[in-house]
Amino acid sequence: MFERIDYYAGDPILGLMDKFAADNNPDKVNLGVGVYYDEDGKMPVLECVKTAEQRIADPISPRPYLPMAGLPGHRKGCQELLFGKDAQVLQDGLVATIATIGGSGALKVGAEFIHEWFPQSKCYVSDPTWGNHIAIFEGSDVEVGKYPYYDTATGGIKFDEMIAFFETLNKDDVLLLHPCCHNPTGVDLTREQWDQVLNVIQARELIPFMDIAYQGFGEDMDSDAYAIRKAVDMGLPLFVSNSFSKNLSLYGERVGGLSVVCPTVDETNRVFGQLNSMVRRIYSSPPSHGGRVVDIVMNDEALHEQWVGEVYAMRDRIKSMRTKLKSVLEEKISGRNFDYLTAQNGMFSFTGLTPEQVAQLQSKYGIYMVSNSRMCVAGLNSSNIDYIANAMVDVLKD
Ligand SMILES: Cc1[nH+]cc(COP(=O)(O)O)c(/C=N/[C@@H](CC(=O)O)C(=O)O)c1O
Repeated sequence: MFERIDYYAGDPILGLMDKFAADNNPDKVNLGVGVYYDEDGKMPVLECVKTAEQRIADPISPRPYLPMAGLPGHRKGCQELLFGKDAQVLQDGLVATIATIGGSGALKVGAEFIHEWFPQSKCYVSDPTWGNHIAIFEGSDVEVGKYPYYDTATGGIKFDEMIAFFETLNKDDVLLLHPCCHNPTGVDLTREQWDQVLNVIQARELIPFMDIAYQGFGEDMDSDAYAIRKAVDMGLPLFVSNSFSKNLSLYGERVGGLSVVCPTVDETNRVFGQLNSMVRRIYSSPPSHGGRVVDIVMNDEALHEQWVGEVYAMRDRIKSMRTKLKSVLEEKISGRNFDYLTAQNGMFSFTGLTPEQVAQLQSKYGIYMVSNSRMCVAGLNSSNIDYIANAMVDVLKD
């Protein structure tokens, strides 16, 4: 009956977690999946989340179905984080926002929406991008292409090639963009470059779909949303998927959002209705526990302020690990450039190691990176950084 079903090859990122768990090397380090670990190598429970959890736990309350779009406070929290608390576009009622099952759920509902209402549109992703971008859109029968992005020769961006490529695209083609903290490269566009990209999008009437999963880990909450807010200022139609997995350290609670910025209130209502309809037929409604944590943290002024401080502390620790690894490697290998470590932004660094070198790190040292050479810098700490640097020196010397 099921003998014709293909075997699943496994996910290049999540599959590392199982391998890592099974590895008996006492010195093993997980630099694979994009999660934040603290200085003690532990995944934190944020203080603001602990307070929210206590409020949810006492008094304990029933768990009814949520609305298809999720809790209003969760949706409001997404909108104010992405567009700014007093954004005119919010006051004008021009943003359709639903709470989703993580950023992945937002991307899935967005891909379904594009497939159903823009059937001629292709979706173009950066080369390289987060692998699941391609899988999610292709899984919704949206044809996926790639736009030039990362320049392996310079460690920068093939910006002119990228713009020239955008200029060949058709009206309503979708561009899947990383507003900050590019995954997997960590290489971000400057504000001037974003302005040029958005001008081309406007001129070619393309659809920007911005996936922001690391807001706060780049510069700050507002700067990281520059591209989003500039698109709104330009009056562009815009899709934004956001994730609270990393910046609330709520990975397993599956909390995110999908927002669609529309030209008129009538169009916003139409889009919001269809998003609800899509949720109903995919997973019916989002989980309540994570949604309640988001609602409490995002809408309690004191907790929100505490949260921002906790995200910036995570950001700063990652930045300090970038600086430290760079200096340790520069000491050990003269003449090799490690500037990329501090030039890149957010949780990831594209180390440029070959797949063979990545495999050697794993087999010889129990150090897990993604095979495309992405390293999750958040896995570094003062007690493992020398071990990792020495291992990198070893595999780089061949
Ligand atoms: C760019 C991006 N977008 C969306 C997501 C999904 O987030 P979530 O809210 O958990 O559904 C992730 C997760 N990335 C990390 C984990 C994963 O691969 O699922 C990663 O790149 O390691 C992203 O890196």
